[in-house]
Amino acid sequence: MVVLSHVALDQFMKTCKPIDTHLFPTVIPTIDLNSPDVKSLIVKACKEFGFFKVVNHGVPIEMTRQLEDEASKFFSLPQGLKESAGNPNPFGYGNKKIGRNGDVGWIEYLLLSASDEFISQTCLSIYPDNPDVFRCALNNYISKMKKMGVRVLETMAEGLNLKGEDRYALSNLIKDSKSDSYFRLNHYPPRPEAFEGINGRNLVGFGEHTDPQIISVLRSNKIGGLQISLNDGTWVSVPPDDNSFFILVGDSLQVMTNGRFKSVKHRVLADNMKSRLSMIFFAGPPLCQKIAPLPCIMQKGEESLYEEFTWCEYKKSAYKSRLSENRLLRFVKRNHN
Ligand SMILES: C=C1C[C@]23C[C@@]1(O)CC[C@H]2[C@@]12CC[C@H](O)[C@@](C)(C(=O)O1)[C@H]2[C@@H]3C(=O)O
Ligand SMILES: O=C(O)CCC(=O)C(=O)O
Ligand SMILES: [Fe+2]
Repeated sequence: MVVLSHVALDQFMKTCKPIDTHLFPTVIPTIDLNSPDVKSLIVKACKEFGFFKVVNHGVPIEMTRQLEDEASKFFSLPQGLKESAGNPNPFGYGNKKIGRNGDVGWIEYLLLSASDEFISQTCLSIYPDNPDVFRCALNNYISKMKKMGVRVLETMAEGLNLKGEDRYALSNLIKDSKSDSYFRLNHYPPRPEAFEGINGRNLVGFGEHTDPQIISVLRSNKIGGLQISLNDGTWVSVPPDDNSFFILVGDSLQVMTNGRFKSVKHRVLADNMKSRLSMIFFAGPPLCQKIAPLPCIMQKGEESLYEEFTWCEYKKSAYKSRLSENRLLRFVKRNHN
């Protein structure tokens, strides 16, 4: 449970700008992975929203529920035990502080590298006597997320008309044994009573940002709060659906498609009654991977909109930034600025 001190509440009152809650109903693209039009629908959704919901995904609900139960158990542990996962640097257990540069949110989380060894180590630190239940739940779920990420990226590549080996240009990056993927469990406690009645203010769980990786695969319990920003800047609430997954285009995919796909700006507001629990797989490339437009999608004479950089360079720069910054801006070629 996150304890709210007067100082913390004060800080939130200062940082929480009034947020327009008058959101327009927008239909979030829903993609049936078995639909015959899946390729073109995914490409359309990535161009228009950088975001879509996936149904008919084949991930067994029991596996998801099992991890959700373990995640709830973890967040109900006494504070000291949760902290045995280590300070988030970037991996570990974090409470209200997001990243290293002063961002805060009404959230507690466990951020992990998605590698087996890292997960084993962390589970052992949290549950020295019985690490296996949490470890297995995490590993089973993450391997499904990776599989779904691969399927979605291959479908996207086909939708972009990539042929032969080029169809695997995106998915190979996350299949690589050196893929730098992350996994995150987020717990947003309900908005405390003391916060209610403050005119027009919402309590920000996770402030607006784009994800730096290739794609993120997100799933939450039945509690809403996630919002995405449309190209015209309007914010749209995403109705929660605990049977589905949401795919978010990350900054790296924006670059690899030379701006055809847009990384989606999103945020989470705390619910006033119930806890939101979300689980997110961030599919990232190997550290040494060059992040540049895929040569096979470029039209004749088309130039890259971005300077060349590696994932390692991008991550270093991203982790020095505040959450809401446009992290790609410093990599945009000057004549395109
Ligand atoms: C403020 C920050 C938190 C973050 C690293 C950063 O400096 C900017 C990007 C943030 C983000 C957003 C998506 C993921 O949740 C995350 C793990 C990531 O890779 O980039 C977080 C980082 C974090 O929480 O450490
Ligand atoms: O909790 C959510 O639904 C989204 C969280 C998020 O955007 C993130 O962890 O990067
Ligand atoms: Fe995010």
